[in-house]
Amino acid sequence: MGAILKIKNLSVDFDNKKIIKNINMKIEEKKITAIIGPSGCGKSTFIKSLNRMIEEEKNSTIHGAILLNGKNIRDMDKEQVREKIGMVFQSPTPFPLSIYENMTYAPVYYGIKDKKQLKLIVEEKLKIAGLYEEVKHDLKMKATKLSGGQQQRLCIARALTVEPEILLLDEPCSALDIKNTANIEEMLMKLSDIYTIIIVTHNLSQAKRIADYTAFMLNGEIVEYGKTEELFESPKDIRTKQYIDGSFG
Ligand SMILES: Nc1ncnc2c1ncn2[C@@H]1O[C@H](COP(=O)(O)OP(=O)(O)OP(=O)(O)O)[C@@H](O)[C@H]1O
Repeated sequence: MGAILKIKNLSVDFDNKKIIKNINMKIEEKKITAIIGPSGCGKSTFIKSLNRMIEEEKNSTIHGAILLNGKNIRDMDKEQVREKIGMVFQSPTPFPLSIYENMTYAPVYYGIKDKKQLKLIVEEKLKIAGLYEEVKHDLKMKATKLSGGQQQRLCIARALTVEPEILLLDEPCSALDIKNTANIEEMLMKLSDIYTIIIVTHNLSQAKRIADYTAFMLNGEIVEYGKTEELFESPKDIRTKQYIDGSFG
């Protein structure tokens, strides 16, 4: 295995204010990479750059290149990029439709019509997300009636319906309790057999528990990036040490 994503000299400005500053980074395939750092350091902006979502912010300017399997994502259709690099947000964002319709929305959009095939996708992805047994008799129920933890698992399952290669997660557990957080963490560790996962988290213990690699971001820069254990056990930069010791952030 090797790097699935190469980030080269990535900078993002909002209204000429530099928020992301010349990031260079390689993301390993089928591993979990955590992005940690204090509030406002640019974590969300950074991961939203990875599937071109940041371009929706009209005041943004982006420099540098992001290569997905060697191909610059700016040379791909935005839709194609988002098919390959899915995203899950902090608060669950189910569509106000049934569970089944949430799960078939993207496949139908991308042209799958066969009912049997759609049913298979729904079943398979809900199973991967550990939600199938809980909802299999209620697929016609409005997804917004699910609990918060179930909604977040549904959103992850939904993101998988288009067979992405990479899943971006922006603080996916911050609205969840300990049990639901544990469920999601367990699922993410299983998913990393199949998908590359990049997760922004405030929760340092979460990064330690699930991430193979961790990057510490500060003021729009990656201060330190490496194997999770090494970064937490023997940080090389004093700022990383101070952050993980809880001195700031
Ligand atoms: N569209 C925008 N226009 C101007 N400034 C923005 C915009 N989006 C984000 N910012 C600013 O960019 C900085 C980084 O924000 P970002 O949300 O990326 O940080 P973060 O590390 O994810 O923070 P948190 O952990 O609090 O979610 C902040 O100062 C924020 O106010």
